[in-house]
Amino acid sequence: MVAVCSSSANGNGSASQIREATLEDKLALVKKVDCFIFDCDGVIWRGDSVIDGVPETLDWLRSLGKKLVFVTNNSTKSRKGYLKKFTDLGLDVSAEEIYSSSYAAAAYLESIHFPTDKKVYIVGEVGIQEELDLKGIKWIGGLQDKGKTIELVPGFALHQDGDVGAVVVGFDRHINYHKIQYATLCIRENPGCLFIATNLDAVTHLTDAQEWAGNGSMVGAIKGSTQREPTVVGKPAEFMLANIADTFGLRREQICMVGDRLDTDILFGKDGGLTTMLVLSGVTTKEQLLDPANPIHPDMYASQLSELLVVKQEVAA
Ligand SMILES: O=C(CO)[C@H](O)[C@H](O)COP(=O)(O)O
Repeated sequence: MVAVCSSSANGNGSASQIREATLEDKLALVKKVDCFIFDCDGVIWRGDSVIDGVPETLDWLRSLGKKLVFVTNNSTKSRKGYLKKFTDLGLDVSAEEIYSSSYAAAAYLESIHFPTDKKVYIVGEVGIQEELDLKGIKWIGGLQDKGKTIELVPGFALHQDGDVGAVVVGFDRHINYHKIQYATLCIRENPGCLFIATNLDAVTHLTDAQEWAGNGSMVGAIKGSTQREPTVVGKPAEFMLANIADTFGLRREQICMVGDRLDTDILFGKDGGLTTMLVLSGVTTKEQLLDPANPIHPDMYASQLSELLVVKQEVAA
């Protein structure tokens, strides 16, 4: 089942306006849209398993000449790391089609002409390290500070590098008190030091048994100690969308954002003026979507991406 929401473009309509789509709605979507931006976790895969029908749907959309872009807020891998994941999962995707929040952090620093004599302190994993390396941006921290402990003996102080001009905080499965203190010192004491978050996701599916604390918890730790708000570069921030639209020469009305998360994927699309489709194969349940308290309404929703294949079957019949 696919449903279409008749709410206003900014998604503020009431939940009662969400209705099931007609076949015409689905045909119109595929006809109108030249580019599909797909969120990854919950749309393309769950953990390390491809979601049912995804390869066939991607192949069919490609055969129609649609541009496909894959966007993830998960910064633990670089685009190269994701390319390997796509390939290992048997999905034919090229490096240029992948946008990760690790890349967004590096692209953002490049866009503001981050000084070459400054360095970045990373709270995060190898994805951010690799993307900064590709842009020639110096960094410290990251996996280098994995396992570091602090001994709070009298007189002990941690000293930060005065050349750190930005702290980038991404999802970090090895976060520790050393990293939190180091990042805090850089932001509080290095004049002009930037505070950049790859994303603010509250929770994420690291196992299929429960939801796990997301990067919002890592960013929250640094926000708490610095009393500063970060610049967010991943979804729902506009930065990645502008980059994608520019790179591929696309107008926003030609693009459909497909995601499983209301406050990142769908908000990203709504704020950016894209058509939006929520799939229920990830973190959002139908009850959450239809809850009258939910203010973020996609233009349509489907149980999973492969529901679009009904259009292919209809055209072939
Ligand atoms: O990094 C995360 C943890 O905070 C994200 O929640 C998560 O992995 C999001 O991925 P996607 O954008 O592909 O759904």
